[in-house]
Amino acid sequence: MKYLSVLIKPASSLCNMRCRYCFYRAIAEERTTSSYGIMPGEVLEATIRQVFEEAEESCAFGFQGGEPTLAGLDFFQKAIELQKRYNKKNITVVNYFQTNGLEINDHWAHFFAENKFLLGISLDGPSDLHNLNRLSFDRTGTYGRIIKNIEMLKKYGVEFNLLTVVTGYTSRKITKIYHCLSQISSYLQFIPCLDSLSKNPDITEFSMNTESFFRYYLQLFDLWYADLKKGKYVSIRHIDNLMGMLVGRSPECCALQGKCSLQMVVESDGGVYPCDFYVYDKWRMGNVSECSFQEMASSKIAKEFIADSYLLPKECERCPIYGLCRNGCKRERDINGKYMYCSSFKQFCMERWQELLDAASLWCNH
Ligand SMILES: C[S@@+](CC[C@H](N)C(=O)[O-])C[C@H]1O[C@@H](n2cnc3c(N)ncnc32)[C@H](O)[C@@H]1O
Ligand code: SF4
Ligand code: SF4
Repeated sequence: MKYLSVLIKPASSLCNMRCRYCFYRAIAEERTTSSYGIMPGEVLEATIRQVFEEAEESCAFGFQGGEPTLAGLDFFQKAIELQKRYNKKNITVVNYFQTNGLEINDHWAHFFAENKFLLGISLDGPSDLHNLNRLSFDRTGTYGRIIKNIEMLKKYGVEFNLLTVVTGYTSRKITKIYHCLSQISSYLQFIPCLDSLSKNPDITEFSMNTESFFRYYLQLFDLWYADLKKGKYVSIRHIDNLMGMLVGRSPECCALQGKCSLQMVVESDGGVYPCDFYVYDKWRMGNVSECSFQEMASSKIAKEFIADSYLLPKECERCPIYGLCRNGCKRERDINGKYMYCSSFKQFCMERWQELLDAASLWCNH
């Protein structure tokens, strides 16, 4: 294949934080093995070797978790060494790294800058809102340490964006969140908080309802558009995708493709799964030490996973804004297979249709 992207879990579900809404902790608790521990060197090597055997033009390595920094800096130095060793065709390589930012120090920042890693840092807004849910192991807030570490990344010139989970409660504070985050970075990503698929009572009460989603979406768009009109462009991943679709471009975000793609999530024992939201025993497609990514992509499990996402409710077939919504991400669909924020998104489009069109033409020329 021309391009291959993998999402590696170097420390499995292990983490140095206890975020109250964490979906990966909820998933891990449902598996026969909740944590596979730190990824052994042989598994890392098998993964990297295979990626370079199969990718013809470019490849991407994502590192995520749990918390990837728990694997230690040596692990990532080794990863870079292996990438250099196995990149015989001299193809383009991108490394991205999603972290809670708690353990970043000079050594990490220097490494990220030197190896041109793109970082995602999780930050849920100003300290009072961030500290509601993003807690350390002793249940205290983590905002202060993370802001200090973001300064460190800036000092070393590391490229980063901010990932922000929006809960029912924080959706009512979106103006405050947007102003805080857009002063720290111009690259933002907002993620509506997902409820756990399991019935773990600790992690089920954080998602937005349809009314709060509508308000959040409308306000965020208004804030973003007001800045754009003033000549200040803030990249918000979902809005960028929306703007692109309005001017006829394909979305890069998998939730907007109308069907699932395979993310090739590699757990630390080498087990491979189709998507970060579905790292369950049921969806294990194979192991990097035994099969190629190509074989796993054509497996019965992979086909079943993708086929599920094609099922389209009747209402979507006739929907005038299907092209902008595509029934959302499979993980955000209700028991009838429909996007759970359908009515909110429709209402948003109705109330802001002209602004959306105007914004798209301005966005194109920014
Ligand atoms: C599972 S974490 C793993 C990487 C790292 N530990 C971190 O927190 O950035 C990846 C992203 O998922 C987000 N996340 C966690 N639980 C979530 C949930 N229930 N719904 C939506 N996003 C969630 C986190 O805030 C983080 O931005
Ligand atoms: S830091 Fe990341 S992996 Fe750890 S609990 Fe929070 S969201 Fe989950
Ligand atoms: S807005 Fe509703 S009906 Fe229209 S495509 Fe999205 S989920 Fe389907």
